[in-house]
Amino acid sequence: MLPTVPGECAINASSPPPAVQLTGITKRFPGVVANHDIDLTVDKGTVHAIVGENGAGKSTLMKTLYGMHKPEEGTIAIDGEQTVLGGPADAIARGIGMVHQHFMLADNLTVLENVTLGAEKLHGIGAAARARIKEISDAYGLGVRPDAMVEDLGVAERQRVEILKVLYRGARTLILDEPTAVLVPQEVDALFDNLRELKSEGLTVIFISHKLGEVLSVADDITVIRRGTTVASVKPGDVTRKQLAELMVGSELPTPETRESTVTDVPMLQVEGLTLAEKGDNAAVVLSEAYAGEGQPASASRENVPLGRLLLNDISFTIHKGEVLGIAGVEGNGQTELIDAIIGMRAPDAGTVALDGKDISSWPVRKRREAGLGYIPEDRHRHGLLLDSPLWENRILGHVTEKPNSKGFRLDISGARADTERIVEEYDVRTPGIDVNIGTLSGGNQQKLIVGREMSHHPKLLIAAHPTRGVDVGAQAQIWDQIREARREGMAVLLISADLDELIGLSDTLRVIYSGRLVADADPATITPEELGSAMTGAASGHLEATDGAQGAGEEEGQR
Ligand SMILES: Nc1ncnc2c1ncn2[C@@H]1O[C@H](COP(=O)(O)OP(=O)(O)OP(=O)(O)O)[C@@H](O)[C@H]1O
Repeated sequence: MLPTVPGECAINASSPPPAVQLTGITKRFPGVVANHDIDLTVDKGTVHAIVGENGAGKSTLMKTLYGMHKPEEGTIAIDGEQTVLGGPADAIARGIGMVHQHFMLADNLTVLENVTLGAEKLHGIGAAARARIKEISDAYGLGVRPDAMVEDLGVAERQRVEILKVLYRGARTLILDEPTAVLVPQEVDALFDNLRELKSEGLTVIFISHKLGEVLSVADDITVIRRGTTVASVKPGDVTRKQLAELMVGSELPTPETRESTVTDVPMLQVEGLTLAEKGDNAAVVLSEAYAGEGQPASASRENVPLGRLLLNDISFTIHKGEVLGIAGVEGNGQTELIDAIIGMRAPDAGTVALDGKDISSWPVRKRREAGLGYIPEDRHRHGLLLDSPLWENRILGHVTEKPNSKGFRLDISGARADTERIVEEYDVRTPGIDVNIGTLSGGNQQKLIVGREMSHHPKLLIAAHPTRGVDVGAQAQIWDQIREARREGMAVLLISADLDELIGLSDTLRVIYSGRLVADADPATITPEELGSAMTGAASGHLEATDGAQGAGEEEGQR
């Protein structure tokens, strides 16, 4: 039984009680007051956006509502009843569901198995469960297929499974943490249709987002949190995007600089014929078949590769000094493999990589890094950070042998610490200090440290994968400025991003990757996010030129 104190909420008898009412919530962590006296009222049947800078306290507040944190002060009322949540199970029992930013589905299970896992008591795992899944899917237009394997699903469909999973458990209020961060514009529109559908059925959605344009288009109400406290509750019709951004940061934002070309004709990165086949028991067969005939990777196509598939198919491009080359693509179309091959984490089956005129194809990762390769990884938790280590140790990560982290053959701890302080200051990393574990920082602040670290080494080539994912608008503008500044000084950048505004805004040259191939070139000065989004899903677009030899590639099925 959940402890409740009925009647303690001020409720107007004629209108339904709010779906959620948080009053005076305070939550402290060592050295940080993450939430300070926060009030939040979310009306039933509405879409409510929570916005705020990195580290403002948004996730902490949502985790409190989901029972993951116990607030030191304040009260929680759900559907008009005050309650104390002992954990997520209590929240679920009260009709609160949360879809986390990092999906939590088991790849090797079907949708039905994923949805019923841990909820077998509701409708079993057979026909009744399948019927219920279908019923929910149809009711909200989710288009979820119960028998599909999760590993075969694209990002957007996985997200719909996560939403369905939460609804299956009886959620009437859904919390979505940055739901659009990984979606292309068309998928965002589809998600918003789903949210409107939920709303029309009387459900409530609370979502955290840094994408203010989207917030303004879909939310009924917006709550702005700054430095741990609520600073404004606004209606989308009453504010512009700029005003909303300024409410978040508490000051005026700089106007973005106009496009200016710094591209030289000096090649910095030259990638030639990179080809990589999916590895597995049949890899040898795959490769021998793929290269049969002319012996050129370019001759390989999915038609003559019966087993496995080419994750990278004859990729060639050059990035010049002072150039940002953006690669657009739906996640899972070869971007990760391309980065891995350039940085040296995965050996390609064919092709070469040259940096500043030197063939580095056979070099290990460390040598490539020392030669001037900077890397902002797509999965910061797996590749970019040691979450249980302090900030200053994370400053050293990947750059052990370089200044200011080393002196001769020895680690220079005071040099690394001093430089960490500098990065914290320069990149506005919100932290109680450089000795706290980086895992305790908010996601955006972790990202700022990575960007600061990589930029400090003045890379010749920066591989930037989603460099501002999870970063607020103010910090995003700052990171873009830093990248532009370094580019002006000759840095080359390989930019991979799911944020199409970022790709279009930062890139000098844009190419589209699909099914492991570069299939189209786009002009960032004229292309729209919608056109780019279509090209990424394999559809042709008038503003795109097919990359030589890539015609027809768009007809293949996307890999995702
Ligand atoms: N488990 C924790 N231990 C210590 N400090 C924490 C913990 N979780 C959050 N914090 C701190 O609380 C503050 C608020 O973090 P929170 O993750 O809620 O911010 P956020 O608004 O969601 O940021 P972002 O937009 O970057 O995700 C930050 O200063 C963060 O470092």
